[in-house]
Amino acid sequence: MKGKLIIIEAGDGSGKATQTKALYDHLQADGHRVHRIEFPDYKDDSSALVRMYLGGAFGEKAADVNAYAASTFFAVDRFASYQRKWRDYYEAGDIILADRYTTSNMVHQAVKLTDKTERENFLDWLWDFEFTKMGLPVPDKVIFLDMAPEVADKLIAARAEETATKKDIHERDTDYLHRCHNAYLELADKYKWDKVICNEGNNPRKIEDIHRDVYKLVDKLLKE
Ligand SMILES: Nc1ncnc2c1ncn2[C@@H]1O[C@H](COP(=O)(O)OP(=O)(O)OP(=O)(O)O)[C@@H](O)[C@H]1O
Ligand SMILES: Cc1cn([C@H]2C[C@H](O)[C@@H](COP(=O)(O)O)O2)c(=O)[nH]c1=O
Repeated sequence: MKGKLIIIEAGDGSGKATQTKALYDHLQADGHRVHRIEFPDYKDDSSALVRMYLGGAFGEKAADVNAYAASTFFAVDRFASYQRKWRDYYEAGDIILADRYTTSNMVHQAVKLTDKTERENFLDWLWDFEFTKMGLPVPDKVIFLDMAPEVADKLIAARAEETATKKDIHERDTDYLHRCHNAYLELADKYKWDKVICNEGNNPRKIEDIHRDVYKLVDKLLKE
C-alpha cells in the first residue's frame, strides 16, 4: 500500500522549514513512520543546476531562464531524490513530508509566463512531465502557508542578516516574489490546496498557532 505524500508549500521565507520540522516532530511523537524531505535538495549533487540558476550563473534575474528550462533543473533534482531517498519508504506505506515539491515549479516558474493560455499550457506540460513522464508521485495533500509577502520580506531580511547569507536571484526580486504570492492564491483555488493563514496584519502568527492548524489538516487526512 502506498504511503501519503504531504507537501508544505509557500513563498520564500514564509515558514515552510519551520512548519515542516514541527509537523515531523509531532507525527513522530504520535508514532507514525514519517520522513522529511526538502526541495531543492541543496546538499546533494543532484541540485547542481538549481544552485547555478539561483546563484545567477545563467543570469541575474529569474526571467533570464525560461520557465521550461528552469523547471527541468528542479524536476531532475526531485527525480534523483525520489529514486534514491524516499521511493521505497513511500511504497511501503510511510508518510513523506516535503518542504516544496512540483508545486513550487507550478508557481515560481509559471509566473514567468504572463499570457494566460501560455501559462495553462505550461502547467499542463509540467504535470505531464513530472508526474507522468518522470513518474513522480502526485501529492495526497498540499498545504499552502499563506504569509503576506510584505511579512515574508521582513522574515527573509532578518534571516539574511542573522545568518550572513546572500539572497538568491528569486529572493532579491521583491516584485517577482509578490507576483508568486498572487499565483499561489490562484493555484490553491485551481488545484484545491489547503490554505493556512500565517500572518495577522503586518506580523506573522505564532509558530505554534500555525502548527496547530497545519496538524489538524494532516490528522484529518491520516484518519480518512
Ligand atoms: N511564524 C513565525 N514567526 C516568526 N518567525 C518565523 C515564523 N516562521 C518562520 N520564522 C522565521 O522566519 C525565517 C524563515 O522561515 P523558514 O526558514 O521556516 O521559511 P522557509 O519558507 O522555509 O524559507 P525558504 O523559502 O527561504 O526556504 C526563519 O528565520 C524562521 O525562524
Ligand atoms: C523546489 C522548487 C523551487 N523553486 C524556487 C522557489 C524558491 O524561490 C527557490 C528555492 O528557494 P528556497 O528559498 O531555498 O526554498 O526556487 C522553483 O522554482 N521550482 C521548484 O521546483
